[in-house]
Amino acid sequence: MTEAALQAIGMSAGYHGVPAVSDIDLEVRSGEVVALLGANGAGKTTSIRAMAGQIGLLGGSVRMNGSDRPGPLFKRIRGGLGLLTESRCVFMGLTVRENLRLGRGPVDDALAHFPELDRRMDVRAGLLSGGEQQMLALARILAARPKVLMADELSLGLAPLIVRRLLDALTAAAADGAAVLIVEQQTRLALETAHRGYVLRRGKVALSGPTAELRAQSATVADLYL
Ligand SMILES: Nc1ncnc2c1ncn2[C@@H]1O[C@H](COP(=O)(O)OP(=O)(O)OP(=O)(O)O)[C@@H](O)[C@H]1O
Repeated sequence: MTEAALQAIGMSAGYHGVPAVSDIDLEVRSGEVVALLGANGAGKTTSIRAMAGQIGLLGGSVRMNGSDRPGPLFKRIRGGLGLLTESRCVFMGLTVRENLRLGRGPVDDALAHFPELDRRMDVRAGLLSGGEQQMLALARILAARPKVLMADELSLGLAPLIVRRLLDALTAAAADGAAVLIVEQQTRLALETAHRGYVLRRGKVALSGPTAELRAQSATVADLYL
């Protein structure tokens, strides 16, 4: 079995010294899409932020791309992390073209992922629809060919067709070798898209496994949201 590209080992993290998540063991291998599930406040965003190096750990460790000490966020990005946070990661005052030029990958590669952006190149990102903004953010990240990609709530407020398009792009990135971790409020969609899943409850992993198994235990998964 291949080594995990992203691994949390006994990870605890939180705010002002108080853990919001604790003892998290989680891994994502290259080629996999893994879903992080759980109710509001269960600790999904905190886990992503800790694994990305946005907040420090209170315990345990995170390994990324073979490194035990992956360093702060900017270093992880340099080392092959793509991070799509809850807030749309685009420069609203810049055009689509300018946004793409600021990315770490070629503009043409970004457009190959989302050709629909081509006719919007001279439009300021702030004037795009929410779906187009999210495509822009993801196109820029995918063009850099990240080895590890984390996406937090990428579907928030978007139309189902756009969400499908974005998730398909993540699936394609995994098929291309990326290790993909998604936080997704729409459990059904997440379980359809991902290969494996982890369900958090009150800051701990309450259940994990292949999504086929989690789908078969949908009542248990639903209980963990209570
Ligand atoms: N900046 C912060 N300062 C203090 N506490 C925080 C902060 N951000 C989150 N928390 C707390 O940490 C816990 C986990 O929150 P987190 O945002 O990680 O959950 P989540 O599963 O991502 O929820 P949601 O689906 O609502 O985004 C919650 O109790 C939350 O109130």
